Amino acid sequence: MLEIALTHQIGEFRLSAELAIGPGVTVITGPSGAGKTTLLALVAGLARPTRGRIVLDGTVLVDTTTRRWLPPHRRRIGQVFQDARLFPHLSVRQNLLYGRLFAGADTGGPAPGAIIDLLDIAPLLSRRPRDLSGGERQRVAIGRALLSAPRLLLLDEPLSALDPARRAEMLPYLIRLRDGAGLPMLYVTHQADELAELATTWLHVEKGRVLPGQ
Ligand SMILES: Nc1ncnc2c1ncn2[C@@H]1O[C@H](COP(=O)(O)OP(=O)(O)OP(=O)(O)O)[C@@H](O)[C@H]1O
Repeated sequence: MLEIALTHQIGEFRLSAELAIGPGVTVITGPSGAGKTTLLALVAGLARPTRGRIVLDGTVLVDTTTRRWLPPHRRRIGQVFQDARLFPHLSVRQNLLYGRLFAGADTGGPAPGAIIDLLDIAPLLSRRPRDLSGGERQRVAIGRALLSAPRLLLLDEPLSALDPARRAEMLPYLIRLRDGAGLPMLYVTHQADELAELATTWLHVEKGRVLPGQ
């Protein structure tokens, strides 16, 4: 469970959020500039809220009242962006193993073999990112995030660089992730109509306000 109660001011823009997010895939929609990426940045710890708190499964990530602050690398939150942001000089295998460095010492993280099977990336392991298609790159980026043993996965328009046919090909992997790994996900998109099968819950961000969606 992710509990968020905060306000965040950036110049003229103000984001206000008061919500609790449960398991499954929470799809976040809203117009450009509404505050979707800002909301994910606050959860990831890439920004500190002006006021408020965020709690993940009972762990306080930030609380401005008590001045509690957990830095991003200790939050166990995986992130996948529009561009895969793989290390170009590393092979797929090395990119995946990099994710493991962030798995907590207590868990050791998931077995790489299981993630590689889940995402169908075994044939790609010795390739460099430049030799992958856009969809393959995103699958590797998701694999790298999963190997860090996250408690929550943030996806910010992860498929928007792909054409509609490639996006449709990626959906079964995300559904497997939702059902198999049982990992809660926050998924920001401009292509909401394509995600009906994936979404568990909808949120809509409008001018800095986070509201129930669809
Ligand atoms: N560093 C910053 N300085 C000033 N304003 C900022 C900064 N970062 C974000 N903003 C503003 O905050 C608002 C929310 O931006 P955000 O990126 O969260 O929107 P978004 O909903 O993710 O948009 P998009 O769908 O276009 O990605 C925008 O008005 C943006 O201009």
